[in-house]
Amino acid sequence: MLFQVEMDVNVPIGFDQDEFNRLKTAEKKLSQDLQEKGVWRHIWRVVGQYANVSIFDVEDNAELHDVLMGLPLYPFMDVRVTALCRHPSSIRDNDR
Ligand SMILES: O=C(O)CC1=CCC(=O)O1
Repeated sequence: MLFQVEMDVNVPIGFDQDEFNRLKTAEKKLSQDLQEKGVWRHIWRVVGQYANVSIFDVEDNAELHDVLMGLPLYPFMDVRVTALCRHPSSIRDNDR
C-alpha cells in the first residue's frame, strides 16, 4: 500500500542542540535503511520549510503507523498521511 506522508519538523526553542543533532543522525540512518528496503520509496525536501514529502510502500496501515511512531524525530513532527492507489494512466508496474 502506498501512502504520501507530509512531515513538518518543529524544534522547540532552547532544545539541546547536541541532542537534536543526535536524533537527526539517527533519523537519517533509519530513513536510509528504510529507503534501501523499499519501504520509504521517496523523500523530497519542501522548499523553504523544515518539512518533507515522502512516499511509503507498506503492507498495511498498521505498518505505516509503526514506522512513523518509530522515527527519532517523530516527537517534533506534525504528520499528515494520504492513502494513494494506482492511477489508471500510470506506466509504472510497481505503483499499486
Ligand atoms: O529533515 C526532515 O525532513 C526529517 C527527516 C526525515 C528523514 C530524515 O532523514 O530527516
